[in-house]
Amino acid sequence: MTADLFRWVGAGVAVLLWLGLIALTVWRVRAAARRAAEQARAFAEAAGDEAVLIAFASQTGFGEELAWMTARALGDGGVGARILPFAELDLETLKRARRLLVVASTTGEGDAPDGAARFVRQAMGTEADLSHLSYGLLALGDRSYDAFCGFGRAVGDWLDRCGAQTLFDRVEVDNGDAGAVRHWQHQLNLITGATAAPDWTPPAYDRWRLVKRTLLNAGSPGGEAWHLAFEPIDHAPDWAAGDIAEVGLPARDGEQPGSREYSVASLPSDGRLELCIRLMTRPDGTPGLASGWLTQEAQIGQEVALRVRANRSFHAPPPEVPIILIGNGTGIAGLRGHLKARARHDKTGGGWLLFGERTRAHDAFYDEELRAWRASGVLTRLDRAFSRDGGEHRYVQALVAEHARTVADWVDRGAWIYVCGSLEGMSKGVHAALEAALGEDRLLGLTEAGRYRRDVY
Ligand SMILES: Cc1cc2nc3c(=O)[nH]c(=O)nc-3n(C[C@H](O)[C@H](O)[C@H](O)COP(=O)(O)O)c2cc1C
Repeated sequence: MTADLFRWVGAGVAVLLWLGLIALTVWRVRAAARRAAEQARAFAEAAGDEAVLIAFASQTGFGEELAWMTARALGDGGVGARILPFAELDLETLKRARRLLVVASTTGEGDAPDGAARFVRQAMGTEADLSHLSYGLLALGDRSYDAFCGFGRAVGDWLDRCGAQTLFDRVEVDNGDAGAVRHWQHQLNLITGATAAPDWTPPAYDRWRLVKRTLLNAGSPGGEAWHLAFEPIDHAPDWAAGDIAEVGLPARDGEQPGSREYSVASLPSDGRLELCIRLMTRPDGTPGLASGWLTQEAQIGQEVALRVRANRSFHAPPPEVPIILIGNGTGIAGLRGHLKARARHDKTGGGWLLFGERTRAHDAFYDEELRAWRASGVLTRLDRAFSRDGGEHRYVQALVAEHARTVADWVDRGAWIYVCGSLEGMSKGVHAALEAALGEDRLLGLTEAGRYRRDVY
């Protein structure tokens, strides 16, 4: 009897502690949202109804950065601006606005960024009367994809169908093209009456030094995967797990080949910025421009131009939230940053890594580290699928399918899901497996609530 009583009291205390933890988490997330809203309101100061509404949909942070630069350019030119992510945009807000600037990136195969999922479903499924609204559109994309600027164009077409007027022709940016971005700045100048535009591009790179490079998968049947480490030269960088590094490539034959983006695999407290890069080969067998230079040509000790871009849509939840990390190949980079961040807390809500690669013998990237995290409890679960270890080819999505019930349990307990790695080979399969495990509506609900986040390429 007494033992029973103790058990009941113990269970009661555990439940109360758990509820307290959830309340604290919700409070923290709301506090962060409040801070962002306050920052946004600062831009709308004294703007009144004439404020230009800037709405952005960004998957990996470039569009978000341009949206904030747009807000600053308008503010500097004396025009009030209010900035909103698509996740917080609705028809009522559009009906009240008179001037709208949209910055819309495309992801997947012509798809909307995850944060815009609710707007697409709720608003773009209807045809509202927006004939009072004038808008300008900056669509970000990449011509190497079939549906170039697919989402930006869909937003523009929808606004046209709703009767909105265009302030100027759509500006479409191919792979960060500086000329198109300058054209957008020029259009902003016409709104503010300013004559000069500060140079937004090319990005101001910081100076880093390549200090270490190790092959992660010697003997693998797959392409070489390299771990690279860089130290800052004359600056004290700051970034968060989930952020992206833009590496400026050296000029070749007088041509500037631009930059390449990689998920950052370390934290500022490591003192180094670490990347995990696959050596790509072109159809003729020669090494890819950026990956070839970084993994083969650049010398240890050499200076490299690099800057870190905030990728808010892949930032971590508070540590007490359980986290499911899913990825393949060099996608381990973006997930490793999150695990390192969690390892800095005494207590977390638990973490589960599902990872896929080719062979256990050669491709168990960061194996020692992962095992140590599993032993210390940073990882509560670790499941890996190796597709070339004989038998049927099993990829990471098969792990999701196999553990569908447990995935659903974790989500019931409040887990957030993070996916990092290849779009084609992995994220579509993982998405389908998650849909099967949780149901289409539930997964959409998680996307809209920011609990399903992707950094895929
Ligand atoms: C996984 C992935 C899928 C993409 N799909 C498309 C696409 O279908 N059409 C397109 O024009 N651009 C596509 N892009 C290019 C992005 O739109 C472009 O890089 C953009 O600058 C990203 O902006 P963001 O950082 O605001 O998300 C894709 C990029 C990634 C990483």
